[in-house]
Amino acid sequence: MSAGDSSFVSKEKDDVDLSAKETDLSEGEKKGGFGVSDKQLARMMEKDDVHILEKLGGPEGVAKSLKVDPQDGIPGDDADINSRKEIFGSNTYPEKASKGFLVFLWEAFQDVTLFVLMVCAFISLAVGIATEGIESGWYDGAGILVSITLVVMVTAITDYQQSLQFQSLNKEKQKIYINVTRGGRRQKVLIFDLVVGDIVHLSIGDQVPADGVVVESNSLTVDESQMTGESEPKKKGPDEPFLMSGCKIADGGGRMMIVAVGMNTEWGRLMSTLSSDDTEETPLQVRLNSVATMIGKLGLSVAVLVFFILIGKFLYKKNFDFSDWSGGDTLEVVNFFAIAVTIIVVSVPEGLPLAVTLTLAFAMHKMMEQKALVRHLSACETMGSSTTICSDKTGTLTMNEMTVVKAWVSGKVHDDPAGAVKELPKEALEILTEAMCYNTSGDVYVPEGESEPEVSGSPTEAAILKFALAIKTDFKGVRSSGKVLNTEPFSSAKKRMGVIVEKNGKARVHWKGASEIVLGLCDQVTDNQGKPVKLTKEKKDELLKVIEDMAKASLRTIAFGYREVSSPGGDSVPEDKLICQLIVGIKDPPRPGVKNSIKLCHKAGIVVRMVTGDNLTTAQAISKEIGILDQGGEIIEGPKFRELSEDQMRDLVPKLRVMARSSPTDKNLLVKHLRAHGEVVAATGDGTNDAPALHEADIGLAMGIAGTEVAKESADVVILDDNFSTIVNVAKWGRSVYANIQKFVQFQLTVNIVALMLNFISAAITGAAPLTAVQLLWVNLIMDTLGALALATEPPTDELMTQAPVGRHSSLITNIMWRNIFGMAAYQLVVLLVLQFEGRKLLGLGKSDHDTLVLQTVIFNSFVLCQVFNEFNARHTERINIFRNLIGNHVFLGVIAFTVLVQSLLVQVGGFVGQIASTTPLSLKFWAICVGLGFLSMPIAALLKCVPVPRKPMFARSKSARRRDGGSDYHALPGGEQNGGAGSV
Ligand SMILES: Nc1ncnc2c1ncn2[C@@H]1O[C@H](COP(=O)(O)OP(=O)(O)OP(=O)(O)O)[C@@H](O)[C@H]1O
Ligand SMILES: [Ca+2]
Repeated sequence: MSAGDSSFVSKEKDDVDLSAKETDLSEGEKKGGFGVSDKQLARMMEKDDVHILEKLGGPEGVAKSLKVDPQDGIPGDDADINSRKEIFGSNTYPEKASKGFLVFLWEAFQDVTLFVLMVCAFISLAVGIATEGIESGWYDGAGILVSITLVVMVTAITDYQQSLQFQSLNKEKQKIYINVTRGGRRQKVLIFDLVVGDIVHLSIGDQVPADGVVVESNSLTVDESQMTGESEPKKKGPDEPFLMSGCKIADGGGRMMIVAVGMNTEWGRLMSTLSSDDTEETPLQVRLNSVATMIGKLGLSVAVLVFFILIGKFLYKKNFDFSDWSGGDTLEVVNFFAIAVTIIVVSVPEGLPLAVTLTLAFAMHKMMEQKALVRHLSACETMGSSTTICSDKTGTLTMNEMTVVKAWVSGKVHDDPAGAVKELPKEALEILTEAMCYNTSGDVYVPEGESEPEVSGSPTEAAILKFALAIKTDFKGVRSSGKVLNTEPFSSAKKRMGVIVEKNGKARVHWKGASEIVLGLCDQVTDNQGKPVKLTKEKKDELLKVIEDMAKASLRTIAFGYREVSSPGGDSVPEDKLICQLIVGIKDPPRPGVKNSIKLCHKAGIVVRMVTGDNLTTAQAISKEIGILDQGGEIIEGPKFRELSEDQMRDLVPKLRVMARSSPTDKNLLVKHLRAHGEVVAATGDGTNDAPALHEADIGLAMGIAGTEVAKESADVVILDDNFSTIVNVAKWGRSVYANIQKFVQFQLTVNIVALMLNFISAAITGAAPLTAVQLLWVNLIMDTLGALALATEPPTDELMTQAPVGRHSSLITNIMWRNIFGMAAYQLVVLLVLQFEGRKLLGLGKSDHDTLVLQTVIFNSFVLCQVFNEFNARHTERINIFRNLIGNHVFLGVIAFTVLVQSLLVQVGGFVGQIASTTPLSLKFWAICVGLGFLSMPIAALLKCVPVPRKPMFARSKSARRRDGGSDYHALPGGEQNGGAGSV
């Protein structure tokens, strides 16, 4: 921004006497040589009081007291920074205490079913000891208690670990870099490293990083709604100089001087009183919760039924005679009740939400390593179902490393732009360097000694400034030779920027921007001597051809126009009758790997659409280079797109691949229309005015390097390296989240169905439950917590990116999964029921108590081993080879090993473990039978996978039905379901 007039820090008023306040200064402040105390500054900010600022000598007085040069900033050496931190504090807030493990333990305890079970356990304990004596009466009750403790512990531990992981991610979210000038050099500094006195550059979309005073304002407008609730943005300048941290720059730009950091700021004080609880449920979780409730209700009905059947049979056996009611009878009834409650515990699939958080957290963690910061949990799963990506070009698909490689000047196109421009006559060259040095939002820092000058600013700006340096421009020298009267900053909507410069009494206006737009403002052009001549029709066509040719070579073109102005008054920068002097072609090569990523997307059925501010020809050339147009498709310019009728839009949008010369509102419009077509849309953005599009999209992706704070806050995912390939990676992880949940649901439902049916059928027929409460609780642990752990942390395979996206409306449980579930449940049920009713005969067991116990142990053992083998089957819903990538999956193998180990202990140890688990050690033969029955589930699952099923979901609405009630009156209006994710379950 300009260094001249709009800055109101003048050097004349340096002689403010501050000695009157010396008494307020602490030892440190005096020692550090500062003339003002942090308390005075804090009071000034708190009262929002301009008078205090005046008393301190205005911004310039405060700058002097804080030893700040308003242009060059603080000295910025280590000693200086440290002393500032020591005296005025650092820009950090104390962390809120996080929940401890005990809290999680307590929360895990608060579960109605567990509570009821606990009551059962105590009754059972009391009655058991009363009737059977202390020696053998405690087993049943204690068994249930041990199981409950185990369930609570495991739940608490996993929850606790989750919370630790999210904490570290949250910390990452807060890493924001701020533009400051220290020692005359512009640089980026982490927000936590800001110190009092720092001169911070602000532009639209930035967040005010600490409290401060405006030292330069170019229509600086601030949105203070977060602090004051005032929704109207406020202009900041000499009359309204205070900026509060946490606010956003709504418009314009400028510089501020930090006067309070961290806990001394208004924001810091506010933060310390707030406690945040950011438990959010993702759409998938919400849907799964409703499935969970459904299954839970089913379980409840089965439980009630089983309880009454058991009681009924029991009373029938006693002939409804209560006269000889014994303690043993009470124990029996309590036992029935415990079984009923256990059935409920088993059927409540509390592992579902756990599996979702586990897999999402795992994915989030891994994605962070791969340069994608997930801000909202739901983003992963939504990204997995996305059908299209609307991507920016610059920086995402291209490297964002721009260089001027061609130039049209003095009537010709040159391949050595610097050489050609250097040849210009002196006066023409002077005008050109003036244009390049003043009409820029970038900056040049020339270090002492031999080292190369450093250029800052947007890549386009940097390319032009580097070009200016290549023609030996003395940036500082040119900049100090004149005065800026007015500026018009660059905007994506207008695609140009302008400035009025006064030098030696003469004022000139300079414009630079998208070349055909700037050319449209010109009526003259310089000839080969650098002299202005009329821009005839032929000349103009010739220039348009020049632009077209550069664009065909994938170059971004920028034109420079100027003219002299006589009366530079008023608010605007005149933009007509310009003289076109220079057109540069800027090269920005595609990112390596982008072409492959786009190919991958195409294979995965994701359509990539490019939205760019560049012109049609440049956009087309680049999109061909990277393969976006490989499958054909339309290309259109933003201004034309805006004007289309609804009908035309409907026809065009599905085919549209590239939009050129777009403004952020065009992107928003495109996203809306794509969503109206039922697409799940991912959209990228970096600018503040991309925020609406990021919100509108099912998943908004903000650029971590080029993006503004506003864009990042509106986004679901921040792509830290701005790279398109990272976006594709997010999609892959998103798919794996979805796939993992599906695997778990399949596993869980199978166990659930078998357990419920088995208990129900046997109770109805024999009046006894084949699995005891303790056994059921162990099964519950296997299928919920352990199952979630084993299946939710499977990393993505490349195979995921060869299938079509799941889209918005397909159901979570596919036909393929139903086939697997029902097939496997049928096998297991048959095995277990045959054992239950024909087991004695088949296994050659007698009627003795011991033989009954052996049979029950065999049933229990077979049941658990079936689940163990089926856990392998669940690793893939379609692929027959379920062992792929098995070795690398330590969590899965660990869970299996743990399950098998505990199960063998439960069966083999005997003694009181046997008592608790109602088991007896089995012979080798019986073990072989159990393992064999379990193992058989593997070939059976493989066979099942060969049974063809219709791909279209049985339970989801058909596409035509959807179109009938939603699609016919096509609107691209807001209000559609947000984050639609993946439709009904
Ligand atoms: N700093 C600048 N000064 C003048 N003109 C510029 C500047 N930056 C870009 N332009 C012009 O504006 C056009 C694109 O601007 P815009 O900001 O809309 O796109 P972008 O965001 O940079 O690119 P993309 O949309 O591809 O990511 C460019 O083609 C260029 O001609
Ligand atoms: Ca359960």
